[in-house]
Amino acid sequence: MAANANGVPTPRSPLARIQTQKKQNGICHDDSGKPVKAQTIDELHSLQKKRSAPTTPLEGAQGAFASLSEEERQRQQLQSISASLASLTRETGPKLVKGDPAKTQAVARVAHHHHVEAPTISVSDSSLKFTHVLYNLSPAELYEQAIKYEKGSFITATGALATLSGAKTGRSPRDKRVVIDDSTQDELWWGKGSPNIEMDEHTFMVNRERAVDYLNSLDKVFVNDQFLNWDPQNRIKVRIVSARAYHSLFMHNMCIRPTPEELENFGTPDFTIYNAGQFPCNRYTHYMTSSTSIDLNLARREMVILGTQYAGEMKKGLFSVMHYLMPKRQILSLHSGCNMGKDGDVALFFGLSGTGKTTLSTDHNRYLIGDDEHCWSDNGVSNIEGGCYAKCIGLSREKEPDIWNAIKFGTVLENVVFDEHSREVDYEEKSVTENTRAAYPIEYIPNAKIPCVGPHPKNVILLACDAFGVLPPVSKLSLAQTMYHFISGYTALVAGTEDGIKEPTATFSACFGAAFIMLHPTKYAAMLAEKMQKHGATGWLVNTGWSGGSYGYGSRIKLPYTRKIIDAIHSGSLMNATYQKTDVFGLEIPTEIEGVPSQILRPENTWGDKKAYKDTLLKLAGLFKKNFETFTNYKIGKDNKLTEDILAAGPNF
Ligand SMILES: Nc1ncnc2c1ncn2[C@@H]1O[C@H](COP(=O)(O)OP(=O)(O)O)[C@@H](O)[C@H]1O
Ligand SMILES: C=C(OP(=O)(O)O)C(=O)O
Ligand SMILES: [Ca+2]
Ligand SMILES: [Mn+2]
Repeated sequence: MAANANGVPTPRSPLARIQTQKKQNGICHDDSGKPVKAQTIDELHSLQKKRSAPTTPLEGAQGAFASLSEEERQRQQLQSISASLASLTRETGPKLVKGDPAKTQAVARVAHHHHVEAPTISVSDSSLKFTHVLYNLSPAELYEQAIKYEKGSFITATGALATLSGAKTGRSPRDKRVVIDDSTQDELWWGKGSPNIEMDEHTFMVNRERAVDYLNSLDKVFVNDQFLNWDPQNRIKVRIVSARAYHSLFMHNMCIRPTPEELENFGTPDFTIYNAGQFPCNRYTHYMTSSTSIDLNLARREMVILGTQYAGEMKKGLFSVMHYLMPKRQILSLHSGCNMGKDGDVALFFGLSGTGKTTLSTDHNRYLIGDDEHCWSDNGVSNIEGGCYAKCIGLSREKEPDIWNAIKFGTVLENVVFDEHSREVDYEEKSVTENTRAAYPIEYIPNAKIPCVGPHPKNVILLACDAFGVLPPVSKLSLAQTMYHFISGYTALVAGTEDGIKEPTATFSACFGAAFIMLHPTKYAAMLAEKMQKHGATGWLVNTGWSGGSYGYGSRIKLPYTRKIIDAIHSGSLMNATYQKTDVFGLEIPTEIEGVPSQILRPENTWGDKKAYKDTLLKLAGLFKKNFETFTNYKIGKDNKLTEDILAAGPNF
């Protein structure tokens, strides 16, 4: 202890205060900026976020809700969601609160739900609890929800949200059911080959109640109010109620995003999805053959999802709805990609999963209209969606730069594997599934055409990934051949990822989308023929599959070659090429294309074993013939001539 001159210990005096105010030239700088306005930490944090649309009203907004107070508008919106979530047998609708339950302390806005005079037996505990609604959250908010509450959600090195879709990593077409009633019985395509497996109205209601009860049992649900179809005259309002931020972000990306003003005027949706994917269906329920059920009720304009979290089920479910609604308006719905050249020439890319719709429609030299779902009306083409859903397996920056660069903040990356530390994605890795996917808003592609509409198509490209290796890389089709191949909807993929698979399997899927069409295939085919004829479109068959032998012997046609072929179609140079006709399929093949080795244009040139080639060709032709048998009794279009021509346009041997 210090002592004074007299040796008496003195208590330690406090150190002199350091002066920070006066000193101008000292080494110790103080922050000379204005102090923060906040008095407390909480207040400081509250300054971080300023209130924004869509939860605040637009100043001076016009339209139906413009005269409403913000309070009233919010009340109506909650009431609409409450009606969506209402149990049909008990209370009229759950008590809804807007916002994250983790954040809302005081109950801010509660839906005023009118209890109808009902016997007490209809009252349940669920009517006493609150369900928080996370309404049209932004990608940033959805990231936070996913990362906090959903296991398996991570931010990758490029900022995408990596998620796991659970046990199901692809669609479940055998579990898709459609309600059969007096009108759908006659209107829809039922029976052999049809994707529409029937269920009755009552069973639908059982599953609907199951999904709604599940959703209402949660603390919070996500609600997306969005649009389908960029054609303003044929736009559909959709509402998606889901339990996961992953699903909400997926649909945010895949459907058309409303502006804040459009959202204020949204009103009642035209179609609603209840996605209770985490919760299974009850297998004691009539019609249920597994714990997964995807149920479509056209009369009620509703879809219920139980027992699968694969997000593609929602987008393709809505596509089915469009395949029902659009033809009623003389509009053709198309399972195709679509892009447009600088001169306004539009091309459609039809094809089954994995044949190249997304890859080939995403072309740095052309405007992207969409990668998967379109409409062709009297005004031209329009994309149904607001985003793309690209396969990621084997993705490379150099071969597919635009898709690569789209995998950034906001993009949902499903079922990919990444380095636990660097979070770099390994796009070769198939350990979760081969069907790894990226879902991103279409404007993430630099040359997207917004709004996603275009004039009538000039070229209709049918993509087939022929793992038999006998179809030419490209052939020019007559109208009858185009219809024959459109109705056939052929592709052959290798059966799986395991080695030892020698035989590719042929798949025939009418209109290149049998899983989604609702009417008989000839209805769509007749519309396509009529539109192609009227607008002078040319059909092409492009094999993006094997060359030089079947799977196991040959190899997949190099993507740069397929791109050169597609370039020659777009530029018009292939129209003027010299053609040779093949036997059996009677396909017209060009002898030369710039940038493509000529010998690969004729498949038989690339096969070492000519007999094996011929045998394989005849085998495939036989499969085509057998598949087409079911269509031979149908008339396509107005005159018999086209029907006869189509039948004659198949393989002859
Ligand atoms: N010659 C080729 N043409 C098109 N795609 C090819 C070719 N060779 C390999 N591929 C790969 O095949 C896949 C095609 O998938 P994708 O474009 O997503 O199909 P779709 O959109 O029709 O389901 C992509 O992973 C692409 O990289
Ligand atoms: C999302 C899908 O589409 P595609 O594979 O055609 O891109 C699908 O079929 O589930
Ligand atoms: Ca598709
Ligand atoms: Mn695709």
